[in-house]
Amino acid sequence: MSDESRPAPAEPRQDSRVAAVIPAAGRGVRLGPGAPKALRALNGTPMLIHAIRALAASRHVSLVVVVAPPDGAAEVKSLLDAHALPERTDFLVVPGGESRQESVRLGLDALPPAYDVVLVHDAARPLVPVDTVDTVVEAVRAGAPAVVPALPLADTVKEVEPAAVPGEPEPVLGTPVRARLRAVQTPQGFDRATLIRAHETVLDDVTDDASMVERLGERVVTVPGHEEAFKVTRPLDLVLAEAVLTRRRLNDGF
Ligand SMILES: Nc1ccn([C@@H]2O[C@H](COP(=O)(O)OP(=O)(O)OP(=O)(O)O)[C@@H](O)[C@H]2O)c(=O)n1
Ligand SMILES: C[C@](O)(CO)[C@H](O)COP(=O)(O)O
Repeated sequence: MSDESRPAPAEPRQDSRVAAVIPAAGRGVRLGPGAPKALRALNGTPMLIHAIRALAASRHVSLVVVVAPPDGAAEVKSLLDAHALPERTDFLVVPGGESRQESVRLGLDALPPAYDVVLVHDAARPLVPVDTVDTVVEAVRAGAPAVVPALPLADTVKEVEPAAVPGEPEPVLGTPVRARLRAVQTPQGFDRATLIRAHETVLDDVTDDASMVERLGERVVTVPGHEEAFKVTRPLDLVLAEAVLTRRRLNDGF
């Protein structure tokens, strides 16, 4: 490869300051009736507080921006005041929007200029281990513009023609090679300027932030995810999350 055609070396961001944006404005429709999902309790503590503690546990993260349900910013501020959180971390709370994408953008709008690496983490993934958070930060600091934690799939995946009526049989169009597929989690980590450009450029609906950066043609890489970083989506996930918390408490010996 000639010098001209060689890709530009990644810019390391070793001195960067890291902020986390936590979108927590979703209703949790798939979880069933009740309070907004992020405010529901797991073993007595709101899911959002678990998620905030998980991110603030990283020594890299010095600011957490919580994106609250649109009419719930005051309630979320009170929750933060009522729970023990690390003193070295700053917190901001802003109201969210109609979609996850809009909520993340509102969180980005609130970021002070000093932060040049941004993590976006679902409140609905309250149990992500700190090692996963640190791995993502380190990969962004090493120069990747976008980093996603990912796991291989256990199930085979089919592409289908979605049925007009739920429950009707769906024609199978193909079977992607499973070994090439990954289930992606959060926190997803970004060079701040790249993520902001992605949110300004990609206006149609997408399901994660990294895919917006892919649309820009920027490099997105995976790092190993963790099975405890699963997303609480349906009622059975609540059972699993509480079981994981109980196991952690027993392992910690209290
Ligand atoms: N308008 C929205 C929708 C979602 N989210 C957040 O995005 C994350 C991932 O979304 P998901 O798990 O789909 O949560 P909900 O949208 O609440 O779930 P559902 O689709 O079942 O209503 C959650 O932390 C959720 O609070 C958000 O901040 N703003
Ligand atoms: C961002 C995400 O958690 C990555 O897996 C996921 O895409 C969120 O999807 P949802 O539709 O908001 O549940």
